[in-house]
Amino acid sequence: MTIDPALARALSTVVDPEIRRPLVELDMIPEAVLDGTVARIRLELTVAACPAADRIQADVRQAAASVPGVERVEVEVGVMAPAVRQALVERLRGSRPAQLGPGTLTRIIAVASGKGGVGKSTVTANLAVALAARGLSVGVIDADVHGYSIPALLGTDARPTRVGDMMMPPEAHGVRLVSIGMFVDGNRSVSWRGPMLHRTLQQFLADVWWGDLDVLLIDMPPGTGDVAISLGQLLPHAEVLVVTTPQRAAADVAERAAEVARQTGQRVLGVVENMAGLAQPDGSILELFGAGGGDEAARRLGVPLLARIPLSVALRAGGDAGAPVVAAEPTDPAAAAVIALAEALRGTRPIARRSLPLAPA
Ligand SMILES: Nc1ncnc2c1ncn2[C@@H]1O[C@H](COP(=O)(O)OP(=O)(O)OP(=O)(O)O)[C@@H](O)[C@H]1O
Repeated sequence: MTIDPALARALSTVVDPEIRRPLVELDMIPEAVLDGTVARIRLELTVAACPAADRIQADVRQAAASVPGVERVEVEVGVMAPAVRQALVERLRGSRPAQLGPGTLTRIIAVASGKGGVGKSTVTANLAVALAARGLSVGVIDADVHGYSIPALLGTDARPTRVGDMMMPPEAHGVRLVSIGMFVDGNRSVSWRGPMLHRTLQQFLADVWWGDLDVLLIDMPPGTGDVAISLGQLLPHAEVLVVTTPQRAAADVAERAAEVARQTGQRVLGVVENMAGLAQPDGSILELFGAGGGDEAARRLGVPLLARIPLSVALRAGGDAGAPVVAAEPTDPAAAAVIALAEALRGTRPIARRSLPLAPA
């Protein structure tokens, strides 16, 4: 491995967009030499079909060209030898337990609801984008087996890139995501049973390279089924946000979902009331789903009502279009409520990002 010191300094700023580490640290640049005014660089991609290949190569060229005296940059692109890739995967794996295990600095928040259709996925997607827009590093696991909608809500159909036996999650609106929907063909519903779901969740936590996450949001299936129990076992240190509508009956079932989380040791952070009253042009409020469900659930659970998100055409349309309203139309009252929730969550616990050590193998 020969690397010219001036080129090494310049190339140290080039980061793999999926792994988010400098290429030199990942052994992706085994050679970078100066031959008069020509910089000759060997770039080794982790996998042949790397979707970020063009971007990486362009960044390498730009960095090398910035070195004084360099007039031409020649980049030879290849693919890592299997042994080098395996060593990299091992190093990434080695730094992973610190990321999501009990001592983690990543805040893990499961978004749960008692019943379906209350807007849990819409809230999760928008909250993730709002947190990312505030400078946090955010990941989302879509664990909603029957209603996996996070990729569509974030406007992406990209799939994870496989590097060895690890998966690099795609990113949309600044949020890294994996979804059960990325692993089934077409628009089929998933009829997996408990053990299969448990293994899939385990894989999402263990085999996905999340990098340094500040927050990991998990979109749970509605109710108190297998996924809730598995997640409780896998992540007893997760916190839970309960989404409900203003309907009193919805508050009852929401309370049950929260109790299941508590039985596994998870902490219920608070309640989010979604689909609250819609302001009418004449100033009156249309309470399509009644009122008071959020307050009632929060009171019974002894936790705060963290947000009241009104019914909103813009929120619904943004979801349908894959353009989250918090980014597309942040002044919409529903968007403003989600943004305020993001701010409130940021305030409830300091979020410190720790750089995971990537010691040479
Ligand atoms: N505040 C809101 N105003 C208007 N429409 C909303 C609001 N919140 C969610 N919706 C719409 O309600 C429908 C259900 O939302 P969503 O899919 O997010 O619910 P869910 O609780 O995740 O459902 P499930 O868990 O059954 O998949 C969607 O069409 C969504 O656009």
